[in-house]
Amino acid sequence: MEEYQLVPRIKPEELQKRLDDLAVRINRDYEGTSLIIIGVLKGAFIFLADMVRRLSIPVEVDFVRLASYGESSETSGKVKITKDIELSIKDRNVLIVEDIVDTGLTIAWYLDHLRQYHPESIKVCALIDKFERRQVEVPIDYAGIRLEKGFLVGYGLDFSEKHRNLPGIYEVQFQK
Ligand SMILES: O=P(O)(O)OC[C@H]1O[C@H](OP(=O)(O)OP(=O)(O)O)[C@H](O)[C@@H]1O
Ligand code: HPA
Ligand SMILES: [Mg+2]
Repeated sequence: MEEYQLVPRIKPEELQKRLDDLAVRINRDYEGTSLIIIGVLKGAFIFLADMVRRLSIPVEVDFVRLASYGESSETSGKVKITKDIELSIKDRNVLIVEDIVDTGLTIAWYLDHLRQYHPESIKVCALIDKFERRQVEVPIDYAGIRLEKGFLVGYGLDFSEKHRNLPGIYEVQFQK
């Protein structure tokens, strides 16, 4: 087993402030309409739960499970749906909620996949926009925090399924 340490990067209070700001923008942009929120499991479960409680517009919540990292800190490059959404998104405004956009491969693939169902609009909300490893250009309409690099865990994010339950964000530092 690889040895590593966790270095604090973003405190829980800071995360909550960023969520407040995102929610103000989302409530304003979708005023007078309704929204289907699709949370991307597993990583987005905490962010989504904290976000939807700040929204005053009518929302319906659904989940998709997309996986490409498995036990690694490098993407496999292949995205798989292992649990699909159950609501119809035809002619609806859709907001995809992600914990992190890193290479961009997951969200690019899923945006492309959803277009075949003819939603009225699709936007992306990501807690963390981490750009150093970006491989494809993707629109992130609502980004909580922009970071250059580092493999991050906590607040839903995992390394090999661990540390999702930490209330803040930490960086995994591998021992050399
Ligand atoms: O921009 P990318 O490089 O594609 O990486 C981002 C994706 O990777 C993580 O999912 P993961 O496959 O680890 O599944 P998980 O949410 O269950 O941890 C994360 O939750 C995003 O969905
Ligand atoms: N942490 C956890 N999961 C991830 C990351 C990360 O930095 N990037 C892509 N998936
Ligand atoms: Mg993961």
